[in-house]
Amino acid sequence: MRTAAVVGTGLIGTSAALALTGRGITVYLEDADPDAARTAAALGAGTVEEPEEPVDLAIVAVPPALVGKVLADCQRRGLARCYTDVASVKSGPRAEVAALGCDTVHYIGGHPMAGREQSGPLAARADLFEGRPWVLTPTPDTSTDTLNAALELVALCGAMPVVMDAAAHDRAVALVSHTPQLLSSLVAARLEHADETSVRLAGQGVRDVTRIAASDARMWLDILSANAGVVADILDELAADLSTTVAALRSLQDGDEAARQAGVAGIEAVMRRGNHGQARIPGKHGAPPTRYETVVVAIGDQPGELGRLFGEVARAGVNIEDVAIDHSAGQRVGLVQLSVAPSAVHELVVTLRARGWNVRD
Ligand SMILES: NC(=O)c1ccc[n+]([C@@H]2O[C@H](COP(=O)([O-])OP(=O)(O)OC[C@H]3O[C@@H](n4cnc5c(N)ncnc54)[C@H](O)[C@@H]3O)[C@@H](O)[C@H]2O)c1
Ligand SMILES: O=C(O)C(=O)C[C@]1(C(=O)O)C=C[C@@H](O)C=C1
Repeated sequence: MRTAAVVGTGLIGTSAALALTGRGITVYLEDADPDAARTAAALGAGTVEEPEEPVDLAIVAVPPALVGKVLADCQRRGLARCYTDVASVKSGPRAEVAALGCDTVHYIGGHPMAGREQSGPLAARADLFEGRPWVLTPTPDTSTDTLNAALELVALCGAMPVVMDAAAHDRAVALVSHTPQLLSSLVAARLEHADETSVRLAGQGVRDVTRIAASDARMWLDILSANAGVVADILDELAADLSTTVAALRSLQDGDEAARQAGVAGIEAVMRRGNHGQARIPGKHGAPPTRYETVVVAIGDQPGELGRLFGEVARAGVNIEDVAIDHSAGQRVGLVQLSVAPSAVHELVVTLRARGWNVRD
């Protein structure tokens, strides 16, 4: 691939464009909002000029309900030789594409399983898709050239291709993406009117569970509208689990020992099932789930501290698998939580302390 176009330069479009320009591809950017395209260009994601000839691949990165309409328009203009999209649901856009009479030989559905709770080009990251699954949903119509162009896009973005049928994709993401989004929103919604004293105590647990509750409501309405039945079925099952859990909690308070033991068994079962489910989530690059340990470092709230800490960790030869930063209420320090391989913890703690860092026990 030498040239690509990104239509819709929000979070996902700009992240893909940054990854492609980083690999030497010439990327043409367009968006219904010219400011979004100009911002993406200013970030180094490509150019807002129009291509003089059809590009090798156009990536349609607009909300799911607009994929068909935007694809039809791009194909009418002859923007590219092959086309893909990145929408979070696949059956709805596919039906729309067919209904609008689009060229389905040179179009393949796609969905990178990576994102953020923020929208727009300023939230984009070139490495957003690194090591993540990227679903492609070819049909019998799809040409080999189109499938290959999409596979090249996935590889250039550092992601792992997963070829699936659109309906199977939608059932899978109902479980691993759409239901978690709603549950995160529901847990966060409990905080809406909670008293300030309770909310101020928020630690990492509630932050982990509610991060995606900050996601864009309109985009999610679009996604959930296209997968409502399957998600509702999963929530029905969850509602039954919740009823059982509530009953177990009530039993824990029962004066009768047999009832209390039933409550204990019920809660243990919930926790055990959760442990088993969580342990099945793959690590980066589809590797078996990896357990990381957290090293907590207190840093001063001043420019450059984080960069300095990351530099030290890199010099110690340790890979940071994940990072979270917590600001202690009313203090001018931040607590940086570095997730690292268990085998690296001891050496890292010793090295950082020796270099004057405040590593928490
Ligand atoms: N946000 C995520 O975590 C995530 C992850 C994977 C896939 N997706 C999918 O990626 C797509 C884009 O999501 P996003 O998070 O980047 O949203 P976003 O809001 O950041 O960006 C969408 C962009 O599309 C533009 N747009 C809207 N209508 C357009 C049109 N007719 N022509 C050209 N541009 C138009 C908007 O102006 C906006 O800049 C969606 O289909 C979404 O389902 C999102
Ligand atoms: O990490 C996030 O912020 C996401 O919401 C990403 C996430 C998900 O994993 O559910 C959300 C929707 C997309 O379709 C794909 C990825």
